[in-house]
Amino acid sequence: MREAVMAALGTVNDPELHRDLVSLGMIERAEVDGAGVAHVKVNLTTPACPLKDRIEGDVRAAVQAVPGIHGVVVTFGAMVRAAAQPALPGVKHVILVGSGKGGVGKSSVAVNLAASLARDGARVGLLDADVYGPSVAHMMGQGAAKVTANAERKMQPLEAHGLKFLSMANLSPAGQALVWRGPMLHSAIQQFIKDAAWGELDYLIVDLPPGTGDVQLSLTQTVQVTGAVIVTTPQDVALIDAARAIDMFRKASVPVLGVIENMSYFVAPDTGLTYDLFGRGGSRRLGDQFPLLGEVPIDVDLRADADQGTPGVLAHPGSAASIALAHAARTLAGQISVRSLASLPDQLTVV
Ligand SMILES: Nc1ncnc2c1ncn2[C@@H]1O[C@H](COP(=O)(O)OP(=O)(O)OP(=O)(O)O)[C@@H](O)[C@H]1O
Repeated sequence: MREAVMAALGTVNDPELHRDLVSLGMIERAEVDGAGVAHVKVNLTTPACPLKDRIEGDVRAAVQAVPGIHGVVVTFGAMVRAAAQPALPGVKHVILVGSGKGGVGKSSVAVNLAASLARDGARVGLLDADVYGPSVAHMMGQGAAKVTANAERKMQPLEAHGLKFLSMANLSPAGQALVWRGPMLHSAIQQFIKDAAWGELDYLIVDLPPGTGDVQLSLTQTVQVTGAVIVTTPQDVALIDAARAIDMFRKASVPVLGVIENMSYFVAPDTGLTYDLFGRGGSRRLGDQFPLLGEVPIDVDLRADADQGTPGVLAHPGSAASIALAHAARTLAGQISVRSLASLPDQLTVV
């Protein structure tokens, strides 16, 4: 009977990876109990899988059709697959969040992507590499916290809202500007990445400074990066700079995993009318080779939550902005799974 269930599972494709769950090694367990109930455990390629419900439905339908099966119990686990060359020991994927222009909401997006992935069950780190304007610590509600070293003299990332993070703001006295030049910046970034006790992470999200400068270059030379996400607002001036950032990543051989359009539109809370203040959908003009991961509206709560130190996706999960950000995080995780699979052999051993 187990063989028949496995054969049925072999007909179910992961909708994103376009291969069957058995050859992908995603079936951790398939057993049939005395009452004819099949118990199937599917190990997703990311806890933030955007297609979990669909996979569950397909598994249920396929196994239910096996003669002698009277019920199906589907459970899920997740095992994020590392890139062909993992970024760091213990860190499976480094994802850069960049923008061409300042002030487009890059840090807000980075914080909320990280929090959303962590809420879905992934192990997430967030590195504030925006050394000139570090805002991550404040947005995480830890602006006054200080980073300490562990017994091995490695920087111990801070923890809040289910994720680990490090920010220059937690190293330098509050309110002091950092006047660092290229080589110092390079070594600071190296330390943040390599001399910090990140532990085991599925995703390390890096909030870059805006633009196309030393820090971006330094990072792409320091670690094997899985890809970058570009944050832009829809108006022309932002898009021109976003295109420049995309070109920089292309030259550094960093794949662009998608674009997030922030401040896409505004829905007036009193009338419900939608205003496209900056020209919604403009980021589609960046080209269709980059998936549009989401359109995030202007949302007063998202700003207020950031000021109060809680990611909006956690404080107001039902708002349109939070839903768009959570969807973007899952689509991004899906993109990463697809890329990791492309570097795996055709057949995987079934566990
Ligand atoms: N969708 C949004 N709705 C409302 N406010 C937003 C939204 N996105 C960002 N903000 C607010 O806009 C301001 C700038 O955002 P943020 O600091 O994330 O931008 P940034 O691109 O990282 O800036 P910088 O380039 O200076 O680092 C913040 O006050 C933030 O709370």
